[in-house]
Amino acid sequence: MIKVAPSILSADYMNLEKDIKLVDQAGAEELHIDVMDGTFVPSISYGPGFVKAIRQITDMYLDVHMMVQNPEHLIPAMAEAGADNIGVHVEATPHIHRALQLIKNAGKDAEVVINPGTPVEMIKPVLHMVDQVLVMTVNPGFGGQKFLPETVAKIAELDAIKKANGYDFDIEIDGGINNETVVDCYKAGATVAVAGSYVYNTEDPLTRIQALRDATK
Ligand SMILES: O=C(CO)[C@H](O)[C@H](O)COP(=O)(O)O
Ligand SMILES: [Fe+2]
Repeated sequence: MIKVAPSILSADYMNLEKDIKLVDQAGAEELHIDVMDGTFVPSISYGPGFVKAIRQITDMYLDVHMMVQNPEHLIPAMAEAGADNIGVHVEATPHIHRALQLIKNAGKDAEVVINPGTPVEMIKPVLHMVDQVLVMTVNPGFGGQKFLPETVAKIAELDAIKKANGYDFDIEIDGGINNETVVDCYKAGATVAVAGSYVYNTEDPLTRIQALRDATK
């Protein structure tokens, strides 16, 4: 069964505490927070102050996805704000190894993220040092996009490397995930599913979280 990480990008910001508690009570394993800087991706969302405010109202595992160019400068503030996992894109910095080191040195779980157009080859040199790998299943920047099926082969490739080397990182998927698209990703080796619009753009987030689990039993 896959672990579920609802993305608050699609939550109701005027009732955010309620929307977070809802998915917590539904047993969601992680809370996914999309940080966008307006440079690496066109959108601007939120920063460390927002993560700090969320930290104060929940004990959920905070999975911070940084869509930020040169994320190194933000890592200390994000760690201080109370993130549990910090994800950095390999495309966003020439210093991915250093960025991951910074995250580990701050005592947090380190995650490397790859875009749909980036080969797994790019992250091979850092796979020994990560707790989680995020395979983007849409191009980052917006919620509610259509799942890209060509990304599934990369999940399988990553899973094969993981098994061959005895690594135990989680493989997370993000973008266009619903009870149908999650199935092939899970079979290919995904262990954590981010879901934004599928979970929050409905009257019944709990049923949607359960549907992701039922689809991957
Ligand atoms: O990183 C993201 C966008 O860049 C979001 O986490 C993702 O898009 C979630 O939204 P949805 O499930 O609606 O596709
Ligand atoms: Fe995300």
